[in-house]
Amino acid sequence: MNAFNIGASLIEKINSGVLVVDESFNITFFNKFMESHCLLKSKDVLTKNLFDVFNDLPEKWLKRKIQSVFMLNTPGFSSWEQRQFVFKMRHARPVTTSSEYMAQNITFLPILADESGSEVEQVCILVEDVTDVCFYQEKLKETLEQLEVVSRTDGLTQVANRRFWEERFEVELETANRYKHPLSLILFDLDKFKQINDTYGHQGGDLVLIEITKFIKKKLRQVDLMGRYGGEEFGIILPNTDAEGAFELADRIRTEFAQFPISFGNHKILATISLGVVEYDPSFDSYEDMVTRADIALYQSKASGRNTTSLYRA
Ligand SMILES: Nc1nc2c(ncn2[C@@H]2O[C@H](COP(=O)(O)OP(=O)(O)OP(=O)(O)O)[C@@H](O)[C@H]2O)c(=O)[nH]1
Repeated sequence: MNAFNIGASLIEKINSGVLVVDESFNITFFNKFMESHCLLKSKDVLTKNLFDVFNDLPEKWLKRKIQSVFMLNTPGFSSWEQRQFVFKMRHARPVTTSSEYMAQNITFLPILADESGSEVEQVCILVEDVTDVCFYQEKLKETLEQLEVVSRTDGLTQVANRRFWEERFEVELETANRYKHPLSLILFDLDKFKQINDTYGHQGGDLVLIEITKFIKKKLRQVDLMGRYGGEEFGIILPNTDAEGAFELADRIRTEFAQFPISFGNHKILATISLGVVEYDPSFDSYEDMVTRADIALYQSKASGRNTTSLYRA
C-alpha cells in the first residue's frame, strides 16, 4: 500500500468527520464518520451542493468561513463554545448534556491545486466530536455555581450566612448613602430559645430556626436580604424602606409568628421573637454602627418582656 492509499484509508476510519467542498460548495469528499452520523451515503451527496444536502446549516456564516480559507489560504477554526454544533448530528454518548446534538470543533483546511503553488482548490472541513468536553465543562460550571451558593448560605436555615450578609449590607449602605435612599435594618432573636432547646431537644430548636426563616422569607421583597447573624439572631436588610415601613413589617412578622404553631412530632411549638429596628442615618460610620443600634433596640424589646418590637431612636 503506498502512502496515498494509507492516508485515504485512515481518513475513512478516523473518529472525526471529513468533508471536502470545492469553490461552489459542492461536496467532493464525505467520509464514513459523516455517513454514519448524518445517515447519508457518500454516493448520494458527492457533487451535490453542501447547502442543499444540509438545509439547516448556518449558511451565511459558513459560507464566509469557507470563502476566507479559499481567499487567504490559511486554516480556519470554530469551537463548540462559539457555536455548539455546525452539522446537526445526534451524539451517541452515554451522557446527558443540555443538547441532544453532538458538540463540535470544526477546522477548515485549505487544499492546494498543486502543493508547490498557492491556489486553494478545495476546502476540507474537519468535524471533531467534543460532546464529552462540553459535558464535563457544563458539569464543572454547575458545580462551581453550587459551590458559590453554598459559600454564601447558612447550612441550617438556607438564608445568607453572616459573611455574605455583611458584604451585601455594606453595598446597600453605600448605595443608600450615595442616592439618598432610605435603608432599614431589623435584627431579631428567638425568645427563651434555650428553654425551647431544653424542652424539645436541639432538633426541636433547629426546626424552629428553619421554620421562622421560611415564615419570614415569604413576607419579604426580592431585594430584602435576611442573614443569620449569630446562633438564634438574624438580620434583615430592607433597601428603600424607612423606619415607619420597617417597624410595621417587623411588628407584623412578630404578631403573626407568635400565632404560628410549628409541628414537631406530636408537639406544636409556639415560639416568639423580639425585634429591634433602625433606619440608616448619614451620621452612622458603617453598617456595624447600624447593627449596634438595632441591637440596642432589640435589647429594649427583651427588657420590656420579649415578643416586642422596638424602634431605635437617637
Ligand atoms: N438548636 C439550636 N440552638 C442554638 C443554635 N445556635 C444557638 N443555639 C442556642 O440558643 C440558645 C440561646 O440562649 P440565650 O442566649 O440564653 O438566649 P435565650 O434563651 O433565647 O433567651 P433570650 O434571648 O433572653 O430570650 C443557646 O442555648 C444556644 O445553644 C442552633 O443552631 N440550633
